[in-house]
Amino acid sequence: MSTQAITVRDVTVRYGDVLALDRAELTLNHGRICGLIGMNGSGKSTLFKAIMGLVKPDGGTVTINGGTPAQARKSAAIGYVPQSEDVDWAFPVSVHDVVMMGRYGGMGWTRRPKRSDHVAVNEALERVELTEYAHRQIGQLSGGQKKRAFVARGIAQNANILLLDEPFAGVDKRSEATITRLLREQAQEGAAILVSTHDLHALPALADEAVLLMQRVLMHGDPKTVLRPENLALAFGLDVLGSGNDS
Ligand SMILES: Nc1ncnc2c1ncn2[C@@H]1O[C@H](COP(=O)(O)OP(=O)(O)OP(=O)(O)O)[C@@H](O)[C@H]1O
Repeated sequence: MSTQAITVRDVTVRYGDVLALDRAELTLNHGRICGLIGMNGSGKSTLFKAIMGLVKPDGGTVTINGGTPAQARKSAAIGYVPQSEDVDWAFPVSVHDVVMMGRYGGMGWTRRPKRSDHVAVNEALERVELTEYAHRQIGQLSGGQKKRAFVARGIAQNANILLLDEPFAGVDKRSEATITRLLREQAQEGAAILVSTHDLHALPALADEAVLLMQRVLMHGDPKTVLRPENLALAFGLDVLGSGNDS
């Protein structure tokens, strides 16, 4: 496996007249957690979708584990925890079913889970502390539990790249701590993890590096450097780490 997990080169994405990404550049290696920060509308979700191959760039290239995003999706190398708004929580599936979806890539067309699939799902549920909720409909979980269910899907999938779109939004401290610990463990096992967050205070404990996005990548480096007020001012235009004003 190459150490370079994600390479985004000169990627531009437009939705009609809206320029969502403007010649964005990003590289992320295996074993690293990168925090993605930027204002609402700065292009964070679009960057995830471009990396997943769910939106086609108008320019530039995305390379995942040395191949295309479609190849990475097909080989289940890449796991995606979407923003809560992008999920239909009324869908009649259990927490166990959602995590099992992470195993579908390896099942062939029959999609009949084997014993090893059930073992992997149960292990993943245990790691996110959701064993007792396994048979609940996915919509009947709290915000933090839903996020943990999707993290479990990525773990069950054995994805070596994880993309998480605001996993801490609407999440209590316990779920936040559980998710942070799990992500650190996954990175230690060699996963490359890109995580968008508005929780700037928690970033240094979570991430090895940080990216400041405003359509373009304004800065990419050590979280403490990226979080310096003068750098945040570039992306947010105000003192976002100032007292009581952190979003
Ligand atoms: N499907 C779409 N059609 C048209 N415009 C879109 C679409 N999706 C996103 N946009 C626009 O593209 C820009 C970037 O959106 P994106 O969702 O990537 O931002 P974001 O940084 O993830 O925002 P947030 O922090 O609010 O989730 C915004 O101006 C948004 O309104």
